[in-house]
Amino acid sequence: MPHNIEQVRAAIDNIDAQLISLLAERQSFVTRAGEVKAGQGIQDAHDPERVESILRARREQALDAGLDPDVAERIWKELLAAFTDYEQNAAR
Ligand SMILES: C=C(O[C@@H]1C=C(C(=O)O)C=C[C@H]1O)C(=O)O
Repeated sequence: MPHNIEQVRAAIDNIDAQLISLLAERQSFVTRAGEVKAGQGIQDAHDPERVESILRARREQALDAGLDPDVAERIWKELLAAFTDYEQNAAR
């Protein structure tokens, strides 16, 4: 484990860089979801049932991984709201 704050922050910055790459990849699939929905004549990007199912699953996955499930739920609520808005604006 790192001993000083600079080392701790460098570790956090490194993890954030990995998260950014993964979120960029996730965004490309969100864009594709919007295209597929538009192709099926679905105008509304928001899918509340899918959102609820993701939130339940991420809480379980967080517990298994040692991540506080309340932290995970807050992050994913915001993430899903942001990506749903992104999908709505990008694909239509
Ligand atoms: C990507 C989708 O569209 C929206 C965005 C979601 C996401 O970012 O995971 C989930 C549900 C939808 O509100 C989808 O329906 O799968």
